[in-house]
Amino acid sequence: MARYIIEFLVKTHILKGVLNMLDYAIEVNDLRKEFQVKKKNEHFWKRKNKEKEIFVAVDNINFDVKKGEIFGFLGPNGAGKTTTIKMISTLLRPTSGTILVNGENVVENPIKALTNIGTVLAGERSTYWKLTGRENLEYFAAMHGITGKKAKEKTDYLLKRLELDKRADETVEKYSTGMKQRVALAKALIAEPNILILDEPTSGLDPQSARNLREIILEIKEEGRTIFLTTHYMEEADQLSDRIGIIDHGKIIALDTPQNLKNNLNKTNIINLELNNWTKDVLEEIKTIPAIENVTSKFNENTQNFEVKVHVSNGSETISNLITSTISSGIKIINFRVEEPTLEDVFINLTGKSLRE
Ligand SMILES: Nc1ncnc2c1ncn2[C@@H]1O[C@H](COP(=O)(O)OP(=O)(O)OP(=O)(O)O)[C@@H](O)[C@H]1O
Repeated sequence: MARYIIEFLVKTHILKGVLNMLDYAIEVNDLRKEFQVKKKNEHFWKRKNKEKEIFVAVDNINFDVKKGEIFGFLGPNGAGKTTTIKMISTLLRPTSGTILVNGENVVENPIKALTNIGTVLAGERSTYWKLTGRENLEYFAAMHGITGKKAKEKTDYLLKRLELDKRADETVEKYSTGMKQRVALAKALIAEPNILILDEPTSGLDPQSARNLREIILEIKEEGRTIFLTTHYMEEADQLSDRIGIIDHGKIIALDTPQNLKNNLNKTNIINLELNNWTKDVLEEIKTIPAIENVTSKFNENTQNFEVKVHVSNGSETISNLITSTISSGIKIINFRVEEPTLEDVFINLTGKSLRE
């Protein structure tokens, strides 16, 4: 009998669904978000008043977030990170596709799905600035049905934990950006969600506050919570994430552990040149050298030199061609080094551009 039941569950994919539920905190299948935007004509005066076109912000993406992991969602401005987060946290309705949170479909059962999630959106004024940090937490505790002694205990614990206790009775408007970010995090944690969604949590913070917040994020993971984190800081994604999905123009272009993403670039040498000059002609010439994959450059205001990064796929012969070509163009090489690939290099290799271009 038991055998028949198991066969039935396997055949109907029910078992697979149940097993996925045990493994995955978030499952995103074929997720798409289209926005209607004003039509971009070459000449705006030719545009008829109500002409609209479809802009695809999230283009049929698929990924799973495992329970207990930090999943970094990395991409440049406008790549589709916030749109994805808003769909996962039920703030935006997908155009198509499905999102399951702990096995619950967020469109069909938003309330059930939301009991598992705490969200902190980027730059969001999610707390009341005229209330104190303590009052904010007590208020949001009450919203989740947590009152009395339990609310006080939780509030005290989170204020201390997020180093807000010394200024807990001051209004939030007087807090620094880092403190405001920590109150928003405390608010998201008050109902003890098992999934925390953080949109650009360290954006706008000074390096010390950003470091402190990253440590807190790692502690929250240690408690067994799942964290879905968007960022456009490569080092942050590298340092915090168990796995990283890289999104560009609404599409996932890579998904793996940070180490595997970098290892996949192993055959590529990353050459850093510091040059006293850099011209478009030299760039074009260098690009014609076989096995040169990508060239990016920036001007360093401090040194008044150009920093040129070249991805080379087959080592020494190409490197000597690169040096010869540069020198014969009358450019002086001030510094030369070969680097280990970083996530930034992974991104350049995949897209041909640097993340902040
Ligand atoms: N309501 C909307 N209507 C039209 N276009 C939108 C809307 N919301 C977002 N977009 C567009 O969708 C694209 C993705 O936006 P999204 O905010 O998801 O990017 P992001 O990766 O979070 O970028 P950032 O790091 O700058 O926050 C952008 O081009 C954005 O302009």
